[in-house]
Amino acid sequence: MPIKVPSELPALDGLLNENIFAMDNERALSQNIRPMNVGILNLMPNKIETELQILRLLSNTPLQIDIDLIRIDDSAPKNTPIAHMNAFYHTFNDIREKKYDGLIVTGAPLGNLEYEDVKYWDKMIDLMDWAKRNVQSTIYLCWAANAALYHFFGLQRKVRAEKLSGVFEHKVMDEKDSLMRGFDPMFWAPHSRVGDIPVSDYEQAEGIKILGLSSQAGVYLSATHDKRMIFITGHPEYDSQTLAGEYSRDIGQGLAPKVPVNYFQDDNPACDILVRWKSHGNLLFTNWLNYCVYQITPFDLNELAE
Ligand SMILES: CC(C)(COP(=O)(O)OP(=O)(O)OC[C@H]1O[C@@H](n2cnc3c(N)ncnc32)[C@H](O)[C@@H]1OP(=O)(O)O)[C@@H](O)C(=O)NCCC(=O)NCCSC(=O)CCC(=O)O
Ligand SMILES: N[C@@H](CCO)C(=O)O
Repeated sequence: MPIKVPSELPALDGLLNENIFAMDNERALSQNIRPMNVGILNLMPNKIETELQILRLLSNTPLQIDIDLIRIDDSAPKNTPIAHMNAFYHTFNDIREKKYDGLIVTGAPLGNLEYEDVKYWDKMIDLMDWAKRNVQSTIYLCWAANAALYHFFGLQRKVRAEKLSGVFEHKVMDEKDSLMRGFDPMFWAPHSRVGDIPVSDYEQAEGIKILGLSSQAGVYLSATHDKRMIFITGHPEYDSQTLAGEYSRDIGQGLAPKVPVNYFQDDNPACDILVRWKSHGNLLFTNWLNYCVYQITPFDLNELAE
């Protein structure tokens, strides 16, 4: 939450100079506060597990957040009971007349497919264009990040020869950016993808700022300058065991996956898991909620800038 200090307090200039959000009494008294409306479009096969992972990260602030779980259409998923979907999810068509303070679009295991071969690609385009007009800030995760960067900026994803799976160290590229508030200069985050956009393509794209970069995994975190779109190519929401589960699944499918990098102690699947990404994963979502959603969104969402 922003700290409220007297306008005359000398520290206020210091905080504002560091782009740390503070407010004086006048602003504080004029603030209207309401629950945030956040949608989660869940494209993951393990939907129920993903719900918990993302809700955990959204619950870590004093803000009241009204959540809508969203499905791209009303087709029956292969890996989640339809009863669960009917009980807890809205279809995109159900909610397209609404506006949201925040939206999270999850990853999907579709990196081996051409976008046009994804059965709901047309609906994804429709949803991304809708979000640009009707959501204050959208986080696109993993496959969705590559899809949005392709749709809005024409960045072509390349399919890696081998799946990038593991936990990688990243450098903060702008320590004064609000999304990076409180981050260590270097931080860890999981990746699990075959799709890859070269760093040079991000650098040449107009309107995208790289915020988290790994020498091994490439760009992890980038955003539009207005923070209306946040692109996270990794999985800060992953539980300790998620990469291990995917590794076992892919072995079971005969895909002969490599051992996730920097994940098991000594890179030995028989050893303990080195969990060192959760603090920054929580911080990233808390910063997003605070600085990209709560501090920016209009009290009346109908006044949202399109
Ligand atoms: C081609 C598929 C989608 C194979 O899918 P299968 O149906 O055989 O497996 P599954 O686990 O049952 O399906 C996983 C989910 O993908 C959905 N799915 C399958 N084919 C789809 C299509 N054409 N369009 C849209 N969704 C599709 C299924 O409905 C299911 O989601 P519902 O349960 O909701 O119905 C991909 O999972 C794959 O190549 N798997 C091999 C292992 C792997 O490489 N996986 C991930 C790579 S990493 C990755 O792709 C991350 C993103 C990225 O790299 O950009
Ligand atoms: N990488 C995940 C899918 C979402 O990124 C998987 O292997 O299932």
